[in-house]
Amino acid sequence: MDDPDELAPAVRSILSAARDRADAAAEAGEAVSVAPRDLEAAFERAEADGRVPVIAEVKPTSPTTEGSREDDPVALAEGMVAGGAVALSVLTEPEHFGGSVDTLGRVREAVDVPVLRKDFVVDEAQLDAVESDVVLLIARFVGDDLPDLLAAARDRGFQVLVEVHDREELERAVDAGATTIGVNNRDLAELVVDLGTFESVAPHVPDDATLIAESGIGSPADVRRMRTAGADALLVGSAIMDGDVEANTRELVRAEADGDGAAEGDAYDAADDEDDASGESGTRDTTETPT
Ligand SMILES: O=P(O)(O)OC[C@@H](O)[C@@H](O)c1c[nH]c2ccccc12
Repeated sequence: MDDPDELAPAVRSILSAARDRADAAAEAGEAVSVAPRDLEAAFERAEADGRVPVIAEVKPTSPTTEGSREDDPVALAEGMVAGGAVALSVLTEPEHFGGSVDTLGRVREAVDVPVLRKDFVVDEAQLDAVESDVVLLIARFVGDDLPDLLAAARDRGFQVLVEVHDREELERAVDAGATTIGVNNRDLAELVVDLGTFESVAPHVPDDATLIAESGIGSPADVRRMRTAGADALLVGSAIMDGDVEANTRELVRAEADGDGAAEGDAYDAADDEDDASGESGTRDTTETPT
């Protein structure tokens, strides 16, 4: 891992808490075995019916958020799905993000879209804390353990999202065999957001990888900007958690719909797209350039 002194103090504290939880988890034992809901297929279904693939994040609070949202996370999750979210991300980090593995379990039971576990996994034992469809591994924090953790996660059945925020981390992720790659626009050293991060890293991501733009996406214009830069999907937390989660999700999901604004009456109806999973794997298409 990089020199920890370069990280924001909040991030250092998050990592040390994660290591303590890893020690506790190691004592608990038992590897999980998951039958995951297919993330790729979910993206394809969204594309097929004209939705931007938005992964909406249940994030009660964070080191960069003021206050915290106390509503029932399951109700929030259901609102996100009703708004057209292709998948959900649920924070399970308890001390800095207000998350819990129990919340993730309840959310995953309540919805039928893929659910990403958002945490700071630095040790294999942490993978067994709860079942999810996708787990996050942050290249910067796992360092040389990335290939082993990726294999350990896949052995348990998880799909894996590997998060990077520069080219060096991207190279490590690709070398380790990552096929779903997230570029985080938030710099973990300073916690500032710059959508230019995604734009500078995306061109170097292999075409056959699935590419997700993470953090700092706040408007339909931001969505279009990230899609133009090559994002197959977007991960959005704060902008959705702030206010009416269903309406916020719908606005971003419809960012590429004709005429954008989207009339009230023809709002996206989540009940319409239960079927038609196509088996093909998606490729990044940077040729579509919505304005
Ligand atoms: O709230 P935002 O800016 O939309 O960001 C969501 C998500 O990308 C962010 O929460 C995140 C990205 N990588 C992480 C790693 C751990 C915890 C949180 C994150």
